[in-house]
Amino acid sequence: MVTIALERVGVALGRRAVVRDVDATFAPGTLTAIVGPNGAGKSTLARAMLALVPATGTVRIDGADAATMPRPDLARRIAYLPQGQVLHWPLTVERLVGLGRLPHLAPMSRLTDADAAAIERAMDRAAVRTLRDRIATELSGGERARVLFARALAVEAPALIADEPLASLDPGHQIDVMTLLRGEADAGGLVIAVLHDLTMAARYCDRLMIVDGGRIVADGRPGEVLTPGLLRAVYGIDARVESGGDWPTVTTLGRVRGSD
Ligand SMILES: Nc1ncnc2c1ncn2[C@@H]1O[C@H](COP(=O)(O)OP(=O)(O)OP(=O)(O)O)[C@@H](O)[C@H]1O
Repeated sequence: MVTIALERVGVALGRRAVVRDVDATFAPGTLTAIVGPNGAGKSTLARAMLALVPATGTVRIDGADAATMPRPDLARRIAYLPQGQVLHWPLTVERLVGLGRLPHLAPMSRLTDADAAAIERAMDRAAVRTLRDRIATELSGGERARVLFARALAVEAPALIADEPLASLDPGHQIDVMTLLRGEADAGGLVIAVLHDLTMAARYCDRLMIVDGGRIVADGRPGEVLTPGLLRAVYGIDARVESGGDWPTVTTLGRVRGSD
């Protein structure tokens, strides 16, 4: 199990403050959606948690400062699915998923039977076993997304940060991925997903963190956070939020005049 705590975290890229003054704690056994408009700073916030961008303030992973943690230690604790990754090498799916085991390997050592078992589990869970011998660069966008998801699962880390894991996926595979993320959290994992689909976020996540202009502007249970007023302020949309069912559903009605 792992806990991530952010203390006054800020990130500047170029001259722009992209993440500002973020305080937040993420506990084991929770699935948090980070949502917000394009350019709000969601991916940058995720990257700051992984010490992949220079940040002010402190990110603590189980109390230790992420900035000074050896990279393999951090990579074993938090698996990361980056947004929109481009594949350059014509590796088979099985080998690509196997790269998820790198944080566990000593330099120049080979995969063990335990690594091979973890790779099989990950391919199974991301439903890519049938693609195992295919060349990853020759896959469709959705197939590739599932393979990259499998690579992140192969780490078998106690925490997972997934940046837009539903991008390119058809509705069935979107449900599969969200069910899997929910399952990881229910099994004690700390799971954070950057999402754009508010209804999917509300359906599966315990917590919705809304980021706008680099700040957290709302944070709580989906039913508390998702209000037409907030959606208007943050996204510039008119939306209907229905909360009579098992989870809140959001229907976008239109653009608020004057928003971009
Ligand atoms: N290397 C960079 N240099 C300067 N600005 C950058 C850099 N990378 C990102 N930005 C800017 O930082 C802001 C936040 O980007 P980020 O990718 O975190 O947003 P996001 O909320 O994940 O957006 P999206 O929903 O579009 O993926 C954007 O305005 C982006 O243009």
